[in-house]
Amino acid sequence: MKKLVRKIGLVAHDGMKKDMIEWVVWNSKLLMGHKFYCTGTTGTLIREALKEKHPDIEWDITILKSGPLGGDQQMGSRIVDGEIDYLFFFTDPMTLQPHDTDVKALTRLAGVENIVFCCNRSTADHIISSPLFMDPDYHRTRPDYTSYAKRFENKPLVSEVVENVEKKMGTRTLIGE
Ligand SMILES: O=C(CO)COP(=O)(O)O
Repeated sequence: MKKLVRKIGLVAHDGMKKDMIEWVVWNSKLLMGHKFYCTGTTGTLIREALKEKHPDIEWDITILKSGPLGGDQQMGSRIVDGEIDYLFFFTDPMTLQPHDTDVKALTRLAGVENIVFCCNRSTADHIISSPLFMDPDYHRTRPDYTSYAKRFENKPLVSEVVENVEKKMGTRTLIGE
């Protein structure tokens, strides 16, 4: 039988890192064998905790840059490249983040790609204990944005603009003439 490997993003704001480590250690048996992408500090702490809990297990963890230093954006880029199917992002609801725009961008892209994602621990508990998490036949639906990407095809926008520019240039007196 084919081994089920889920591609999972793990991120936690500083105020939630303890929660994230606890959650990962608590669920470490369920998480075994899957592939992980983490922002820098979260990932380093998780790797350390998993090594301590299961010294003989090799974990597949890709550690990106720290969130505020571009890690959230790297995670978003992995999502749109189809490399991440689940995102467990423990956000701190009580602390303003200097990289708030990056956080928003990351959660938005999770929605764009219809990945399974949550921003708090109790939802993470429900996702990880869902039968679908372990069901090899469950794959999220990937939205088809082809028509959006092609929305300017077969429209005369470019030729109209070029023609207009040419007309305007034809009537303009150039400096020095
Ligand atoms: O800030 C973060 C997510 O927005 C997390 O980044 P770190 O894991 O590097 O602390």
